[in-house]
Amino acid sequence: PKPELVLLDFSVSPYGQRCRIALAEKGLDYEYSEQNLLGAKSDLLLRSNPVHKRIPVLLHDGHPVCESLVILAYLDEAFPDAAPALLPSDPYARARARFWAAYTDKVYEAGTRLWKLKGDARAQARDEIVRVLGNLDAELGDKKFFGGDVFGLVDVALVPFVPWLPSYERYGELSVEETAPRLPAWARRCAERDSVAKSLHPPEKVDEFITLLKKVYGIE
Ligand SMILES: N[C@@H](CCC(=O)N[C@@H](CSO)C(=O)NCC(=O)O)C(=O)O
Repeated sequence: PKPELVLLDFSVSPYGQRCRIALAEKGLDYEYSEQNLLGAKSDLLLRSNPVHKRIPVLLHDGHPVCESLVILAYLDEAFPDAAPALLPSDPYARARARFWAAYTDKVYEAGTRLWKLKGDARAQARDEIVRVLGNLDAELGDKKFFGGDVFGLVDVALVPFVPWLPSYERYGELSVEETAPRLPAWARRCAERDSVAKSLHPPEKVDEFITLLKKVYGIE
């Protein structure tokens, strides 16, 4: 029979890894479908996400759900019996989790500008990623996870960007240890979870991918 869940994804994508971590945490079976993003995109991807033409896309009984953070919230709602819930039950706590989960995108957006741009533009990207990491470090504080004692939405949203940080440190001449001293221990706690350990790629592989992208974009 056709699988109930299909994930259109791209192995090294941190956004796709968010979905893989959530599906693994919830013990949900799904068909993984690696997409070609560097060449011609599949009809299935173009049909499933005609607006952004991007992965990840979750197909639930053929119905496409687009945008990684939307997929994470959808999994909570569509599979309420598949514990653990990523979002807390209290409305105000949910609102704060959504705020910080959306904020984590800035790590990748500013980090990408670090290796894509030069000179003053790179310096501005460095200032932004230092500010963003500092804000995330402050939000985490002395908690075990962003949600407190439980591994939740913000943790799932942020942890896929961890293997990209060593590259950002090099391109941005910055130190995560100095900028966000509590994030390394948090990242290690996350990496103890099988869902995270099996979804993330090592920093070396991420750095090789950045080098490949620079070639694709013609950036020396
Ligand atoms: N806000 C979205 C970002 C997805 C994305 O950038 N997907 C990339 C691969 S990962 O960098 C992608 O599909 N790029 C293909 C393209 O832009 O052509 C989300 O959270 O799902």
